[in-house]
Amino acid sequence: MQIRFTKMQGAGNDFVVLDETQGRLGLSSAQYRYLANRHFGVGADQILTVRPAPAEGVDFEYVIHNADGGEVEQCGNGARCFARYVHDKGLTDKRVIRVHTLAGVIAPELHADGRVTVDMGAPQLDPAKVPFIAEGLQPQMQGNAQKWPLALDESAQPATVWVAPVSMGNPHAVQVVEDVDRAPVEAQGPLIEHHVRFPQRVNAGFMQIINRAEVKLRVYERGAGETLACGTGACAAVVAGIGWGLLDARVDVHTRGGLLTIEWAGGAQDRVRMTGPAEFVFEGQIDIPETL
Ligand SMILES: N[C@H](CCC[C@H](N)C(=O)O)C(=O)O
Repeated sequence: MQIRFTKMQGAGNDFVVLDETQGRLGLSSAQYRYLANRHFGVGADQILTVRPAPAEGVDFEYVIHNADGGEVEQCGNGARCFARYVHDKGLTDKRVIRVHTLAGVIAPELHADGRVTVDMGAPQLDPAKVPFIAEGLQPQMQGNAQKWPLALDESAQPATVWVAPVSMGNPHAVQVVEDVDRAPVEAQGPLIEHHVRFPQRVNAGFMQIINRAEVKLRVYERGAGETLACGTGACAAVVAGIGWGLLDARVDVHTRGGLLTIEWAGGAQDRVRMTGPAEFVFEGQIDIPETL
């Protein structure tokens, strides 16, 4: 099956964008995985699909698949690229675009300087709704928020890490580390992603506090491994840091792929705003095997 695609990236988190506004491609999970494969396919952290609005009040539907082929609820860096794509490809002339996702409606706004701000909605802080299974655990309070002990017994160095479970529509487990460049991301990332207490698996964030308005962040993503940046991960990390009393309401998040700026007023109903880059890389077409 011959398909056309657009390669994009937001702070180094890279995407294959598919346009299904004229009809469905009907790809299987295995075919999404093939597209994302960096040796046999195009290569990407996620596959983003543009579909027509499924209902009144929104402009498009935004569908996200991880590199492992699984469909997920939300992708922040992808939302900025989605908005850049639909505007620059002439699918809309709006600069504030209402987009339906499995996690609800988000509203990316395209700025004249090329950056994009996305209203990512309010965080979900109830552990059970992340979802995180907290039974039998004793959390510690820090600031106005909790942190939960997560035993990583299968690790070569068994450890207990203290995490904030936060959902931005997709699940995150955020911990504070002294130095992100020395954090055990490769060792702990998979153990946290697949931890039994996260029944939907989870994105594992490792945050270093620089000051109350700056952090460094690495994220081992569910279904993709470590990426150069994770937009929802940056939102979740800042929400956790503000709850723990470590951060102010506007934070620059330094990721390995670039800078994201996150704003959150701190109330459970307050919406999180994320600002960052969205770039085209190349256009192409690829022949995907019908059966994989
Ligand atoms: N791996 C994530 C989806 C992509 C999120 C990330 N790329 C972002 O920018 O938010 C998950 O399984 O929930």
